[in-house]
Amino acid sequence: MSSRSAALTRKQHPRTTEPVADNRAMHAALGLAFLGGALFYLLALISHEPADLPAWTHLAISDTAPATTHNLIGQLGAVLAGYTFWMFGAANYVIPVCLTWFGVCKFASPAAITLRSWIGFALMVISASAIFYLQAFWQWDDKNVTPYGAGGGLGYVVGGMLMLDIFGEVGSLLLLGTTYLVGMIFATGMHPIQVIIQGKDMMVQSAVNWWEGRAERRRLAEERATLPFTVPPPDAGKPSRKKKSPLPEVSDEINANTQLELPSVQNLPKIIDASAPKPPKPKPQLAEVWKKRQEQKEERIAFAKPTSLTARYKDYTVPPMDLLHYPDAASRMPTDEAPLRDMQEIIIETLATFDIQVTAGDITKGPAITRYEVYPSKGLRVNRIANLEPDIARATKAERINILAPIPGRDTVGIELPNRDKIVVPIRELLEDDTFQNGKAKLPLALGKDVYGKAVIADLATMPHLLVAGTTGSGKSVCINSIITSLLCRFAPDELRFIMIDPKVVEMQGYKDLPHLALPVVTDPKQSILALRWVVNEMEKRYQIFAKVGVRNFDGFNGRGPGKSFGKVTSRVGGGATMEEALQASAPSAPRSAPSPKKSLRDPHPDSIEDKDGLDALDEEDGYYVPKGSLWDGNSEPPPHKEPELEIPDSLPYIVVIVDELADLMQTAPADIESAIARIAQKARAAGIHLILATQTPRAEVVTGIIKANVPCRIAFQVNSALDSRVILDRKGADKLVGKGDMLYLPPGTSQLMRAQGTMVTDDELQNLVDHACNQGTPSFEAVLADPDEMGDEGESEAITPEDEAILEKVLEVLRSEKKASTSHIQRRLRLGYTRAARMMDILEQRGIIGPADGAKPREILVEL
Ligand SMILES: Nc1ncnc2c1ncn2[C@@H]1O[C@H](COP(=O)(O)OP(=O)(O)OP(=O)(O)O)[C@@H](O)[C@H]1O
Repeated sequence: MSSRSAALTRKQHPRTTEPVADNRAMHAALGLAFLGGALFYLLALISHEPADLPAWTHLAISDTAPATTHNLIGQLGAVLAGYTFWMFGAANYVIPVCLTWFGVCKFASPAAITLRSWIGFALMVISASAIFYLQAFWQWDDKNVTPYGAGGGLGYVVGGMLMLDIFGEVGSLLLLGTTYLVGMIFATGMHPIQVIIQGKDMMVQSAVNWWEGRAERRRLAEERATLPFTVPPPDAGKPSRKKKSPLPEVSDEINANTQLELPSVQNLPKIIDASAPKPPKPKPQLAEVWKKRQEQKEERIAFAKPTSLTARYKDYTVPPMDLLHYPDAASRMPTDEAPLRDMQEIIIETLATFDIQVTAGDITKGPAITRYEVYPSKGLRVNRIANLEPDIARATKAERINILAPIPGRDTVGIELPNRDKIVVPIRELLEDDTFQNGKAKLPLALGKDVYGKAVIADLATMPHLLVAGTTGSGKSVCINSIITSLLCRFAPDELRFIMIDPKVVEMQGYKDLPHLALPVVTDPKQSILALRWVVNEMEKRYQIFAKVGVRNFDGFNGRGPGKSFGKVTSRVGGGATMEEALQASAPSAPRSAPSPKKSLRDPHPDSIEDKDGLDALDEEDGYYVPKGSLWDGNSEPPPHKEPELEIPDSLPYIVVIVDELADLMQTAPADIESAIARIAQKARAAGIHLILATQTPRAEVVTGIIKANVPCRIAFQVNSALDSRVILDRKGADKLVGKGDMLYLPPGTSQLMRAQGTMVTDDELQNLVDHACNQGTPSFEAVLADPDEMGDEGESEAITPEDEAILEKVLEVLRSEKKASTSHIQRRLRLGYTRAARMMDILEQRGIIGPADGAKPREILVEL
């Protein structure tokens, strides 16, 4: 440690460092004192001869002082051994064994020796004396050592006078044997079998280490012998190696490496500094990746219609990496290891004061938190450590701590404490990461760095929808910006389009000129319903296109090769204009030229394909499709039917819908928003449409059961309570986060949470990226956003009250647990009247969660609950 950093450490930890160092020294001193005392005692016992006892002791066998003392510890040893043998008999040997145990415990780890340990020690000595007195196998006849037999005076009193008459010989031995084992557990804190197994393991391990070390030494000697120069053995005498050998450094290196490979060295706890940023890449590689992708696109561009987006953006380039900043590496102080070790010591000591013995494991310093690992002693229940969270927080003076008991996939318990100085994770570092550039992810998102410094790069295509939640100021907007940045650095406007819904108005205004936008940034909650309906419509239309072309999904469609299945295909379903048609036809944010009246003159047929959400839909009657709003009365000859044309585009772009503040939408028309989100979430993945929902209000009425069931991937930032954390993640944990980008990520297809520090992208960087994109094109909006006033009260037509929502949650719970959706069943289980139960079923049907009624059969459950 440099003197500067040492000084800094002392300054930063004025209270903790010195007492901890003192304590460590105290423990080591006490441990040594115990070990020394044990040896002292043992030597006195094994060299004891009654003749050594001085004449003034009442045990002396002669009135004259002995000429020489044979005891290795002199007269003191003779007196000590004489009186203790007189008192404890052969059980006297238990004492140095116990002292050795205490010494090793204190010396190797700062474990506490509690009153219970001392009581255990006493029980062992007392019961051993009595056992020695009572057993018939070995008699100690040397009356000069002890006149009371093998158990000494104590054994005679406990075994002979107190127990023999009452319990008999067998009963007493049984009782004393049990007492001895209980004492052993008290003294060591371990199961007796564990003491034996651990002792055996230690011996076996030492033997293995010795054997492996020997083999290694032999191998080295052989290697040395085969080297083209002679390296003298270390004991070869005075002449220095350097003088004799032409290449001495080589052999030094071999020795150093060999030492590192020894198993004992490998097992030492390590300090890993994962917070350090990776050095910047010498050249902007993302541009190279982009060039390769452009080459692959060339064929498609050649076949593209001149009016298409592909042709329009054929020369588009992604932003170069130097538009993003790297932090100044020189300003970063090197990590000082001493405070980290001291903190780990404080944790171990705190646990020891609660009689929880652990040993030190690795320390990993991440960008925002440091994880201290400890190995629990065998037989220790790890949730005892987790229960001590407030005590560890007090001892470490940490604002928020998190305990992983155990760390998933490891045999250690992790205690995570926030770092004093947070290291920002610049987004550029992740964008230059190999996983981002060359990984398999189709829609890679640079989310952050985990505690081990590994890049957390997710694939939105596999998620396929994401919920981001956290309290205000926790880092959601920065996260959403990082997601947008990741996609902007990868996709041209013809490959990916955004729909941004920003009821907070200020968050996404910076993107309003982005050529990737499919719709203007939506700020009016009522308009956001229209935007979501447009997405539903687009999704349905894509399915029609897939059916016509004969592919199953988005990847199949875009991967079918250029020049195939182009041209117009007539369709019986009108899904509104394709985006490319709209591109030519519509002015930015132009209202729909002829908004559909709410009802056609004819009542819809009950089995009609009318879209209940009021999408562009057609009524079916006798095989004819009649546009909604047509003046045909249904009695005369139907007007000549003009089948709408379904344009088959060259390729389809991904659509990423970002909702920044779901709560505002849910306040406007919860039923509509919920059902639109559920419909998109259920089917949109195969259509290349993905949802990202953000909220700072993680309450059950915002993040409803239906939304949660359909959005499996979650990112939680800091929240205020464990309850909020449960709403987002179905478990606590987010309440322990430290804010400013500290997050828990639930990746797709797993239940394992990953803690990470989110990537940082500054406003300047965003501005640079947007400017770069805007210089290459202007947005072309779809004509879908009508005047909100024209929507009337459609959204509230169902008039679902919060009370209904609460009942719906319960109904969903029943469906989830019993997998049976029938009105009578719900009536029985929730004690509802028929009308109400039937209404709940209707609402669920409307939201696409259950299928239509089919006689007396239970309804089909359409979503994975
Ligand atoms: N990944 C990060 N790394 C470093 N600092 C961050 C990070 N994320 C957020 N911060 C800090 O936290 C502040 C608040 O972040 P942000 O604006 O994203 O919060 P928010 O959750 O969106 O809040 P609100 O809901 O009020 O908009 C930022 O200004 C920034 O200083």
